[in-house]
Amino acid sequence: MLDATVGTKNRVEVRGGRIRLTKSSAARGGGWIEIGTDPVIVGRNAACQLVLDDAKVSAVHAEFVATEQGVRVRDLDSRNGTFVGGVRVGDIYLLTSTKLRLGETEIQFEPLRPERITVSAIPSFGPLVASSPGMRAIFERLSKMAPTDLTVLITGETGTGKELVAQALHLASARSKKPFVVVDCGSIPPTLAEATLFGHERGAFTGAVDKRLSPFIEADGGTIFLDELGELPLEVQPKLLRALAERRIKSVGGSSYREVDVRVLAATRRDLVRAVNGGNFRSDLYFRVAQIKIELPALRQRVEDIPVLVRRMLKDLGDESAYERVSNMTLERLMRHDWPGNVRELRNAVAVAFALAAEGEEIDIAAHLGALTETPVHPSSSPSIPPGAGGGAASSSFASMKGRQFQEAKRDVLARFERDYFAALSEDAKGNVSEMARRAGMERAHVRAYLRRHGIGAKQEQE
Ligand SMILES: Nc1ncnc2c1ncn2[C@@H]1O[C@H](COP(=O)(O)OP(=O)(O)OP(=O)(O)O)[C@@H](O)[C@H]1O
Repeated sequence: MLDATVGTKNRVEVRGGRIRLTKSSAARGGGWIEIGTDPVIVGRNAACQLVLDDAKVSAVHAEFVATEQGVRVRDLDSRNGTFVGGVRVGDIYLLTSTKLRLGETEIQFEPLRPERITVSAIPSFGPLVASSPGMRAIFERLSKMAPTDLTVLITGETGTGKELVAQALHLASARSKKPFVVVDCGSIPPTLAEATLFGHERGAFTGAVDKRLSPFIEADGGTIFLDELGELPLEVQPKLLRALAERRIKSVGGSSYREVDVRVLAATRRDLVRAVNGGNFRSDLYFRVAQIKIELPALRQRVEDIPVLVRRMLKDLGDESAYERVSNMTLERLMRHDWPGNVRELRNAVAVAFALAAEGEEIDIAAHLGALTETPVHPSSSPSIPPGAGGGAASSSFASMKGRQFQEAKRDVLARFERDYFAALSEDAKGNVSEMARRAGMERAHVRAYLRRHGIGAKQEQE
């Protein structure tokens, strides 16, 4: 079985290196800086690991990190670019001695002998499972940082498991008995950002009929998870920075500060460090939050995780032995898929295939790929079907299915059903995502993903 790969490789080879300013630039100081698996950022900002005093260099200019392929250098959308031998580069891997130019500064790169990093022999961390060396190296890092109070920024495409990583970190920490509170920064309207983060007193502003507690207070002693941090309105970013630095908050309309003891975890799908140069995210807040960075690879970059993930998902559905009904051919097809919705897409496909498979029959997960990751069908561009029509909407569209391939037609019906279901749900729950999640019996992250996919607006969460 393909599952046999699990647990066999406990070491990954990472190719690192070191950088320093060349002789002509060295007047501005600095010795060698080692490049390991924690990213090294070079730029003018004082919080960068290599600070360049060069007016032609951007605040955060380029990032260096050791990977299995060599040292990855990424230009962070700098104004004047990163050059190697006169060629402007965006994202490259260095394996040999190289001179780079950033602004008017020259940097020398030297590779180091490949370093072997031992990765967790256990292919799981709390609720997370994986067998790829990359993910298991992440589990190793997670287990080291779980007991600390360090702020962690988790990045990755949608559905890669950012929220699950945050939960796992909380559960493995000494704070696990205290609350884990999620704040969805993506659904905070700019005018209510401060009140949503720090709470408000009764009557603090029009519409503030009741006092509202800050999620920082709700999470006291535990962990606060700032989801979609990249969407946080710019105006409230300095206030969040202050709260994180001083560990105290003041509610809107309140007269005094209150100390809070929370660990902060954050996630974003956006390339936040790049957003800094674009002026959409404050550099000081970025460096404050990204004390540790965990970058979750897309599922297509770690397809060897698919068998263990499928097994775990069937176990979660209450029948781990059903894994025997998943053929090697199905697993191979899953491994060739592109996974735009990542692990969430896999979970949906497994759930649908498991529900539809007859007793004892093969569970054909590959037949349900893409069904729940359709390109958004915006209400304005689709036939006018009243929200809430649900199955009726699907059946009324059968006429247009004639002569089309079954899988393609089924995807369309499902996409319409999803859109109508969530439009009606949103209307009933007045756009409140938590309420929608309760009614639909789903996780909030899933509800949000469906709303985004179908272009249905959600209101700020009233928790
Ligand atoms: N390594 C894993 N092992 C088991 N389940 C996983 C793993 N990674 C993700 N999942 C599952 O995949 C789904 C999506 O995960 P999650 O909501 O954490 O993703 P996300 O990156 O926060 O997504 P988004 O950016 O859209 O909010 C969840 O059902 C989660 O339980």
